[in-house]
Amino acid sequence: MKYIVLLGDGMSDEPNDQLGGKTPLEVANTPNMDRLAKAGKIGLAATVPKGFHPGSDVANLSVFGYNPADCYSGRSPLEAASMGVELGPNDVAFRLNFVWLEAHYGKMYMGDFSAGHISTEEAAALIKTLQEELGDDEFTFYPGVSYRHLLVWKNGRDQLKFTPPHDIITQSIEDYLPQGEGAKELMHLTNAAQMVLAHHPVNHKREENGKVPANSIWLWGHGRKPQMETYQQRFDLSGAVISAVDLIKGIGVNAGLDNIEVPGATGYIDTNYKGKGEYAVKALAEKDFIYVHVEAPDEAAHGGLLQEKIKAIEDFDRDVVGTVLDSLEQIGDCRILVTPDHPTPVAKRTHTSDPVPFIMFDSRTDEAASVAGYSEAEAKASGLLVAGHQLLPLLIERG
Ligand SMILES: O=C(O)[C@@H](CO)OP(=O)(O)O
Repeated sequence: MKYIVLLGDGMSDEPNDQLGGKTPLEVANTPNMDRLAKAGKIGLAATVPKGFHPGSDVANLSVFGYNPADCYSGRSPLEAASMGVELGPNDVAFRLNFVWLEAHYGKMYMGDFSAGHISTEEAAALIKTLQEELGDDEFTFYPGVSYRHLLVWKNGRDQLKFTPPHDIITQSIEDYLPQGEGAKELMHLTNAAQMVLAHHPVNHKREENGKVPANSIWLWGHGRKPQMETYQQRFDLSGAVISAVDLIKGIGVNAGLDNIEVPGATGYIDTNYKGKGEYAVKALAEKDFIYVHVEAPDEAAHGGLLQEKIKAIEDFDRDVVGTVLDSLEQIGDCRILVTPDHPTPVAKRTHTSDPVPFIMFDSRTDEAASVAGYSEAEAKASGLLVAGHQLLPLLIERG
């Protein structure tokens, strides 16, 4: 038996006025997910437990079968594991976004939480310079994917409060600066980084080409090394993860799963959907479990890009879900979970904590469910609501 998770990050949404009150999921052409919804079971999953901030860290931990209340110690420590950065007991890891801050009449606004989706190569050059100019035995900068990077503070403080930059798009930053013990040091480091970035050739070139510069860093998602059981320990299961972003790969590392790199996987709307589907099918020849994560719908929604989100959902359905469904004979008996991690409503341009619509499909049965297809409304009408961390045990039929 094979177990498959196919996850569209931020895929669910809310009724949208521009769609006549429908959601992107309802409007998108999704024949494969609709087929699974009819042949399987659909329901709602609460992937963001009460008291947690809605983010892909907490929500994907839930879908992986971990109760965040038991093991969550921050986002960046998970990403550090993917980057091969070993955190010591006194280290605090911080997510470092390259952002574009826009000045208006003496105030600074969050112009773009991704610095125009800066390329991984450009960002690596900026991180290298920041490390050369500002790195020392206290602070170390590590490069990641596109705008997503890592700062480690040796013997750092962690009683701090941050705001994720994608939660304050277009807003003035003055009410969202770091608070708590150590905030002063981090603001000093941020200001020093702004001085370095202002003179960096990568930013000069970006501006010459009409692109926004990465004119600041934005620190958030901090924490210390997590203690997590591996999948072998929890479920006696080995497997692999396919994702472009360090957060999901880092959860995979902590779970003792293999990470499969797919060429052209970008963590954005231009990712290699088909490659992710094909590599997943190939991996199932030897692995019993595969977790496939696609970032694209989330990024489109953060950009406020309604049609791009609909297209990302359709690409996910055709090239990831469809590729797996077209290979069912090759895969053999399997159970498939299709779900978002959290909603990212385009109208809000950030995450919410609302439960997400999931499909649980078993290739051995056909529920012939009387549903019109896969949507938030059909999942709600099912009357089934589970805690997010119960999805995986349900998928592998372990209670
Ligand atoms: O990587 C990030 O910074 C965020 C942006 O929203 O992505 P996700 O929501 O998937 O964590």
